[in-house]
Amino acid sequence: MSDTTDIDGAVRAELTRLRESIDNIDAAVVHMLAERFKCTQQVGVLKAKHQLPPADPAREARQITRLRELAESAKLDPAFAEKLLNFIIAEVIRHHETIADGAAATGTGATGAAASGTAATGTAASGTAGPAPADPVTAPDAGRTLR
Ligand SMILES: C=C(O[C@@H]1C=C(C(=O)O)C=C[C@H]1O)C(=O)O
Repeated sequence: MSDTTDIDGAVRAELTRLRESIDNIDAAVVHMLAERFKCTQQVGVLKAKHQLPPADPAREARQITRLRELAESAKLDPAFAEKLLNFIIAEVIRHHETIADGAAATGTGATGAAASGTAATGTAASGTAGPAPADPVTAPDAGRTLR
């Protein structure tokens, strides 16, 4: 009997083990992002109520400096960490603009689903909550994308 079958089986088992961990990590990332968007959605409501601008570049600069340092110490490419944060922040700012537009249109400040802080992931109609994701190529803020 050749060893090939055994080796293939061992490789397959190792691949499966690693992929199970990857799947767990991906699930954790999704849950963490969902929690982050719940918070940022509430920030958007607060900003709309008090006529504060959707974006805060000074805050972003501090976050990027901090995240780059964390990435370095974790042996993650800091440039990748920065690109990822910029990508997420661009989406948050789009949400904030949508909330502010809604508040301006009604003249009542942020209300309804947006005010509940639960709409970060889609609309009632789409079942996916929140504004559709920006096209990373054509969006005006494409400089914030992963490219
Ligand atoms: C969430 C905020 O709004 C924007 C989004 C940020 C983020 O996603 O971390 C950071 C700064 C702002 O441009 C904020 O001002 O704190």
